Amino acid sequence: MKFRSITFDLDGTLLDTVGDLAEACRLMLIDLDQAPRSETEIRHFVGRGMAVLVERCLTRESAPDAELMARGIAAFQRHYAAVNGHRTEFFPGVREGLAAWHATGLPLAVVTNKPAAFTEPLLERTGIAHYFQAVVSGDTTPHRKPHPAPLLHACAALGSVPADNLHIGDSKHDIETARNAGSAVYCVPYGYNEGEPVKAADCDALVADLGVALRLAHSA
Ligand SMILES: O=C(O)COP(=O)(O)O
Ligand SMILES: [Mg+2]
Repeated sequence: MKFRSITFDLDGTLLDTVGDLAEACRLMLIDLDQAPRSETEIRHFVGRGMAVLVERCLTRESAPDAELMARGIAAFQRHYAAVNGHRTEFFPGVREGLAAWHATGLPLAVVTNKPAAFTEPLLERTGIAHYFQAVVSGDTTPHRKPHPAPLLHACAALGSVPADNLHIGDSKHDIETARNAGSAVYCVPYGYNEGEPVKAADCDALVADLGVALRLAHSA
């Protein structure tokens, strides 16, 4: 295996979090007296962090003003903190896949656009926190994915460098992040990607699940 470290996206790659995100958005929109959004809309809105999710929920003919955005973020944070993990599910193959990756002895990290206040409890609640030597969230570095900073930060924390790192994600944001940082990138097809299928041509490999990713990485 040529890789010395592995970084994983969280939402849409390891965990299906849309049920909880949709519930927090539903309660936020009720608080703000705004029209509801469907779970499908929420699935398409996820990927660029909490503020963009809230902004997309609140955008109708025009973007929300600063005051509505501030109220939206405060309400979302309150509700998501209460429901985070309740309806979250593992995607198929993730539990076995993480165990198999862990067994390789390579250092593993999570690199997510989810704010740290929600990432850390979610990893604990789902029982996978112990797999990761580093967790880089949407507010750990000054810039979120697709900026390379979170991936560079993770590689440094793992004692690796981007050229020796494999990033595994579900979206174009992960592909861009990896390209910007200089890492290889595999994508899973089952995540969110703003409602578009991830294109095999855009990443180094489209892999059905984390186990397939490991088998492919062994021969890379
Ligand atoms: O919070 C988001 O928008 C998505 O998070 P992710 O980077 O783990 O997919
Ligand atoms: Mg994702």
